[in-house]
Amino acid sequence: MSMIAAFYGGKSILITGATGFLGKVLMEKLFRTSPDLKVIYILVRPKAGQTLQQRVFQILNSKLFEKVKEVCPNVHEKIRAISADLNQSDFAISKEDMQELLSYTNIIFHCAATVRFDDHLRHAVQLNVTATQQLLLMASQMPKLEAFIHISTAFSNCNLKHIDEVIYPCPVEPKKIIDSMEWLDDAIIDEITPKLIGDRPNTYTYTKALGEMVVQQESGNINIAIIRPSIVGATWQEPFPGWVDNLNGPSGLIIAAGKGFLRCVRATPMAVADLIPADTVVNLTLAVGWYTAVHRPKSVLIYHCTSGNFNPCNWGKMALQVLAAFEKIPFERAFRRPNADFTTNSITIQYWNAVSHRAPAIIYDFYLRLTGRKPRMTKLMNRLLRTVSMLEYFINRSWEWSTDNTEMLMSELSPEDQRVFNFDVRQLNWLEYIENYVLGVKKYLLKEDMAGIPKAKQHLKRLRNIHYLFNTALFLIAWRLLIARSQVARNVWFFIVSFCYKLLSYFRASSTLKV
Ligand SMILES: CCCCCCCCCCCCCCCC(=O)SCCNC(=O)CCNC(=O)[C@H](O)C(C)(C)COP(=O)(O)OP(=O)(O)OC[C@H]1O[C@@H](n2cnc3c(N)ncnc32)[C@H](O)[C@@H]1OP(=O)(O)O
Ligand SMILES: NC(=O)C1=CN([C@@H]2O[C@H](COP(=O)(O)OP(=O)(O)OC[C@H]3O[C@@H](n4cnc5c(N)ncnc54)[C@H](OP(=O)(O)O)[C@@H]3O)[C@@H](O)[C@H]2O)C=CC1
Repeated sequence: MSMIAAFYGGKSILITGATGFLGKVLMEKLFRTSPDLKVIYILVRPKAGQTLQQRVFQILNSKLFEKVKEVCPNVHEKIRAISADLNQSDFAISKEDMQELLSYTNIIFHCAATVRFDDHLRHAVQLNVTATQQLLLMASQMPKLEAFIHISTAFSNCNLKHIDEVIYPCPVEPKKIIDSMEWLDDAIIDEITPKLIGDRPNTYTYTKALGEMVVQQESGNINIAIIRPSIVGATWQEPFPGWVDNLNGPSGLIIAAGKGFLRCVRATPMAVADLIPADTVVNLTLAVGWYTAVHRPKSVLIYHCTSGNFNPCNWGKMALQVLAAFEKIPFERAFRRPNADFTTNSITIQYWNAVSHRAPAIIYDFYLRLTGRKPRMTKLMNRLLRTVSMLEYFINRSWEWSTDNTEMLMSELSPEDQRVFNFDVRQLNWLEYIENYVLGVKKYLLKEDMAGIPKAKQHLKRLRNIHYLFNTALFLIAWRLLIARSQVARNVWFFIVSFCYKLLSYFRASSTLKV
């Protein structure tokens, strides 16, 4: 019997960010392994014209929750959606709901965050710092609380090369930042943002670091732990391989490459691609929840959830594996044939951006205009290149994360828990994982039918022929122009032609002799 699964039985669990990528996988695993848990409270805001109930209904009826319905048929009764907006004071939670949360919550998993790299500092602080502070305040009023698990990121200290399982202080105190966001206007915030974030690449990593400081400072008597995942990717094994439902991290770029829009990236092939499957993060999170509540460590323990030091894979190798997967599982209606050239040279990347990205987009838009349709490819390409430029920081560096706490926890688990809540990425086969990732992107993000694979392969063959034809024509035109202008080129050309002619005559003569 799994001790961790048993621990969550009968518990009231509060999850923030349950509608997000990681939150959904967390909720699924909890219901599947501990169907006798009492209730999961989720803080949800109405969004995109959907009510709370509609959002929950959609999640529970998704493919991700198919297995849950088998083991926990009354899952609808065990999930309690509470209307909340983490941008508002007291999260805009009603008095009754707040009372219920304060009275019954046993465990908190704080996953909600803004993960946008370009978010305005005010908004990023509100969600990643102030909301964390408010949640801790709520937690301190919960008599039955056993553990508070905060999800941060392994990149909160990406300005360092070697990162230990400790909280590194930021130069300006989070409280001062929170206060200043209340009275500074947007223009001034824009001006001071680069100074505040310093050598971090964006407001996301900076505010996640501030969030960690808040956790440490406001922990009081609460049993707290922090999980720092690296780049969270599709699921590895559970509830099934390859599940993914948003474009963050590599998923968007896999689509862009598979559809032939993105063919070259400024990336360091030897840099470590520190991807970590979503189900691995969730397994570690649940194990940490159990450990923190049962063993009550004296200080806030930090757990790095990374793959680099256990089972490293670099971006060069990963790109090859992604390309190999596209051969087997091509995406439909590709714009060009998939390709993934990595270069660190600025001039080369500018050349490829012009030749391989912008020029085809302009030509395609010209074609759309000619056929009376609205041009859209140049706009899409500009957005894609902007996105890529924001991710570049993470694909051109390697980090070392120490993992003592994570390894200690692994050794504390029973063999059964190590199996049910497996977070040992040494067992991960990257080739298999990437293939399932590409399959998952095709199925769950692009919603493409597997029956369309032969047609997609045919389309790629056609694109390959067009590519060869186009290149041959281009070569002949260039050569013709060169011959017209250069005596040397002419001489080379005549030499090649006469050589070929002589070779042909020789073979003809020798075959006549044999007869
Ligand atoms: C061969 C392949 C090798 C693979 C090689 C992979 C390397 C990949 C390394 C990642 C490294 C991360 C390491 C940090 C790990 C964390 O700790 S953070 C968690 C992850 N967070 C993120 O990834 C957030 C990144 N995204 C953003 O910040 C914002 O989307 C951006 C990039 C600033 C774009 O903002 P925006 O221009 O306002 O656009 P937004 O409204 O978000 O989306 C615009 C369009 O782009 C699309 N889009 C959004 N994100 C993406 C994306 N990542 N890709 C493509 N399209 C996207 C949207 O669907 C949308 O399309 P339409 O709906 O308009 O058709
Ligand atoms: N994805 C990754 O690569 C990594 C993620 N992490 C961390 O993991 C955690 C989860 O990330 P992930 O699941 O990928 O992110 P998502 O963007 O998928 O999910 C974010 C969640 O936060 C919720 N949220 C955002 N703003 C509010 C608000 N004002 N009020 C209420 N809820 C809100 C969202 O709700 P809604 O659905 O309404 O928008 C959503 O449920 C984050 O803390 C992130 O920093 C760490 C490392 C890498």
